[in-house]
Amino acid sequence: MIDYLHTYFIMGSQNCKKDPVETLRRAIRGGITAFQFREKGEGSLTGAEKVKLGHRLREECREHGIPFFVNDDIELVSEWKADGVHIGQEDTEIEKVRDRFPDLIIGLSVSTPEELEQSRYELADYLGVGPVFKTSSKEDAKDVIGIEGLRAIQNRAGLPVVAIGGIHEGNVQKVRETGAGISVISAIASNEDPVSGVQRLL
Ligand SMILES: Cc1ncc(COP(=O)(O)OP(=O)(O)O)c(N)n1
Ligand SMILES: Cc1nc(C(=O)O)sc1CCOP(=O)(O)O
Ligand SMILES: [Mg+2]
Repeated sequence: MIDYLHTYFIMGSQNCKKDPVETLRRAIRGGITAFQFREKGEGSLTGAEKVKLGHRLREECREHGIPFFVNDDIELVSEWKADGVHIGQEDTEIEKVRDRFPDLIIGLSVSTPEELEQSRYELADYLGVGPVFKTSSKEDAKDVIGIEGLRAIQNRAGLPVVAIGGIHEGNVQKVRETGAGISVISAIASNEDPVSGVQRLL
C-alpha cells in the first residue's frame, strides 16, 4: 500500500453535518492520509461556489501536507493545483487523463475482475475497489463485492488498492487485514465528531 491510501477521506458539502472546511480540518486532526473533494449528488454546490469551496479545502490540505484529489472533473485539476484525480469507468478515459497530466497521481475505480481486464489500469497509480459493503453515499453504486471481491481484484492487479463502500468502525478490521487502504465518506463526514470518526478507523 502507498502511505497516503491508509485512511483516505472523501467528501463534498452535501455529506457534511457541519461546515465542510471545519469537517476537513477535524478529519485532518484525526489522522487522515489523503482527501478527495467529491462535490456531487443531491444538495451539492456547482459553478463558482464549488470552485471557491475547492480552493478552501485545497488550502487546508496544503497547510497540513495532505494529498488533495479531485473527483471526476479534470478541468479543475489545474485550477486547484491538485495532487491527483480519481476517475471511474464512466468518467474521462484514463489514457486521456494520463496524456494530459503525466505526473499527476491517478486513481481508477474498479468493481470486478472483468472491469479490471477491460481497463488500461496500468496507467493508474492506485485502484479504488468497491463497493465492498452496502453504501448509502453513492446513488449509482454497483453491486456489493465483499472482502472476497476485493481480494480477487487485489490479486490480479498488482497495483496499490484502496477499498471503498460502507466501511465503518465495525468492519474496518476485515478490510485492513487484506492490506488495502480504506476510503470513506459517511464514517467521518456524518460523525458528530469527525476527529473521533477517523480515530475509530485507525
Ligand atoms: C477512492 C475512490 N474509489 C472509488 C471512487 C468511485 O469513483 P466513481 O466510480 O467514478 O464514482 P463517483 O465517486 O465519481 O461517483 C471514488 N470516488 N474514490
Ligand atoms: C464514492 C463511492 N464510490 C464507491 C464505489 O464502489 O466505487 S462507494 C462510494 C461511497 C462511499 O461512501 P461511504 O463510505 O459513506 O459508504
Ligand atoms: Mg467518477
